[in-house]
Amino acid sequence: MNICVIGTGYVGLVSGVCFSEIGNKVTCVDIDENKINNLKEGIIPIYEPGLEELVVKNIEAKKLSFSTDLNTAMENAEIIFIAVGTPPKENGEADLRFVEAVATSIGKKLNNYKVIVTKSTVPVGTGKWIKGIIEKESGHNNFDVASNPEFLREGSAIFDTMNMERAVIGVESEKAKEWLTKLHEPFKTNIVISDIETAEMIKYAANAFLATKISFINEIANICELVGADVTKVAEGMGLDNRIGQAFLAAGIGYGGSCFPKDTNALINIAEKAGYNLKIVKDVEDVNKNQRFRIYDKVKEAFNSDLNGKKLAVLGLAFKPNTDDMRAAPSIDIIPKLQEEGALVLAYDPVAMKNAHKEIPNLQTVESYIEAVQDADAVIILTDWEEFKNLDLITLKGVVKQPVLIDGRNMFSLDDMEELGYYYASIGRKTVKGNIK
Ligand SMILES: NC(=O)C1=CN([C@@H]2O[C@H](COP(=O)(O)OP(=O)(O)OC[C@H]3O[C@@H](n4cnc5c(N)ncnc54)[C@H](O)[C@@H]3O)[C@@H](O)[C@H]2O)C=CC1
Ligand SMILES: O=C(O)[C@H]1O[C@H](OP(=O)(O)OP(=O)(O)OC[C@H]2O[C@@H](n3ccc(=O)[nH]c3=O)[C@H](O)[C@@H]2O)[C@H](O)[C@@H](O)[C@@H]1O
Repeated sequence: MNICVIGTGYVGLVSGVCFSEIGNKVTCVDIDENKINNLKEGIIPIYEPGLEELVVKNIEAKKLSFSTDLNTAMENAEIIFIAVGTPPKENGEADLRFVEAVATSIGKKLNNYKVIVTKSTVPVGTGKWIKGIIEKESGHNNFDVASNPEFLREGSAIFDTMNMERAVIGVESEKAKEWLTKLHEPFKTNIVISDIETAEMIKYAANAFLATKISFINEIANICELVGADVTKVAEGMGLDNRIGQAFLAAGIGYGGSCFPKDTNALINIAEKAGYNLKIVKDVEDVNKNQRFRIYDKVKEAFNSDLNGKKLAVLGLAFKPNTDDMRAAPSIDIIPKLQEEGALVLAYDPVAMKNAHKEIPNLQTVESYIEAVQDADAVIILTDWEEFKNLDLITLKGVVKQPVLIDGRNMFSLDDMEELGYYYASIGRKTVKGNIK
């Protein structure tokens, strides 16, 4: 099929390249000229494992192209995907101005039947609203709108798309259902067909539920610390029950990223507008906001509240591993708090440092973890990168000033840390006291 994808962020780019990989002809459109020029050369604006190779392969196979010219890109397309950003407004509501601009542009040009699909995460009712805009601009209704929300995760976006567990297709016509089902057949996945409003709701409900699992286990972690239990074992014991499942029960410093914080707030706003008080999700957000500061409390506790002049090595800045995305990363809030206390923070992240400098004023970074930890009073882990999982703890102990490790991601075993003589504080587990001065 001929596909046009509008917006080349994570979602537009990954879904565009994956649609081309399964045999379609895809044009990805963006208003950012620089981005498009780079993409034409196979230069990828984000760090995402496997993406560059797949983009280059599909450009060479002439199945994938990039353009700033929506009119031409639309001309031969049967299906148009809208994949622009829907950032949060001040009150939590999703800002639909980019979606509105795209719908208006599509409407101005639309002259034959196409299916126009929203891939961006949008409030319930947006599909119908888009339909109204396009009808008004085009002066006809020879098109269908549909919803096909995206469930990929950053850092494993290609895998998640090529191996999707389900495709949700919200439609109001047989033709749109037929075309979108056909498009998804090569993914050999479960297909959930619904009306448009239901599809829009599925996306928010899924993200809010995953966020709930994280805040739930973080609250259990906080109780574990008070009563002397180990949250990693609690999560294992709970998660082996199929009805609960192991996934998303890793306690830590809470969720960040461009979606969970934004989408939970947007859902609260959708509920409010509908006259409903969404109590659970409000608390999920509240718990998450506080959870990141527990790491700050643990650093202070290690030094009897005196961080003045302490050299702290922060390992990991991105909101999760395998991405350079800094949106709503816990490090943005944690590092300035440590600096306010007079600590000298030296940070290292395998790929996110460039973006981190835009988000964290006065951030000092170094090019390797070993430079960061040299003579450090404490090492603080904020992102669970594989590189940190494989840290040689004996070498580390030899280069730091004192063996203090504060771990926001529960990466090491308490027994190992005890044996190596570290002071080791993590989340929802007992603190190994070691013998620091
Ligand atoms: N980032 C992620 O992992 C996921 C994001 N989503 C949702 O997908 C949507 C897109 O997210 P991202 O890809 O992260 O967004 P992004 O903000 O990184 O990228 C959006 C792109 O759209 C372009 N754009 C804006 N206005 C345009 C216009 N009028 N015409 C053409 N291009 C235009 C921008 O230049 C930018 O390149 C959001 O609604 C998000 O909630 C859903 C699942 C996963
Ligand atoms: O709508 C979206 O944008 C996407 O949001 C999330 O994907 P993403 O934000 O890329 O990353 P996740 O792997 O879900 O992690 C989100 C945050 O939760 C944290 N997390 C995750 C799992 C866990 O057990 N504990 C935990 O603290 C991570 O560290 C990270 O900060 C969802 O997992 C995707 O399905 C969805 O498509």
